[in-house]
Amino acid sequence: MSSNTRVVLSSDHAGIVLRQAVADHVAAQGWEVVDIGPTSFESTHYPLHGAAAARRVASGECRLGIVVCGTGQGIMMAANKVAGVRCGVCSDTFSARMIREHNDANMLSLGARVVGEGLALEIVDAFLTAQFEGGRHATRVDMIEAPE
Ligand SMILES: O=C[C@H](O)[C@H](O)[C@H](O)COP(=O)(O)O
Repeated sequence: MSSNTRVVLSSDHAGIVLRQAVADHVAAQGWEVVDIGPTSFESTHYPLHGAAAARRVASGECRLGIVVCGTGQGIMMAANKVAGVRCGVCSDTFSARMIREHNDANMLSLGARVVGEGLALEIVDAFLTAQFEGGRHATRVDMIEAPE
């Protein structure tokens, strides 16, 4: 594993409770959690929080990121607007493993209104423990980063 063990976490209002459970879970596994909020349950705008987390990953400050909104979709779209970020929404553990092994994803997005906490934490585990396989997948990831 890289010496950078920081994982940035963020969410909108819909994702706060699940984000806090993810934070405890990830910290218990030895990752350094950088939780950038929000902490208030007041309605907020997921693009702000997706982009803020994505910038921490793109800059190299954090190795990986996990973001949460109601469906996981909007905050994923916002994160993917930041150059160098590859974020996938996952509702199953197979996809969570594959987005790292094949797509070299550096961010995971979860839908707090889609998956329960137990499944979400298993998805997080699958994402954090998988490794990029490189080879033919590296060629394809390069194509994502530098499209024709
Ligand atoms: O993709 C967007 C997310 O699911 C948001 O969490 C959701 O749109 C927020 O909805 P509301 O403002 O009704 O809580």
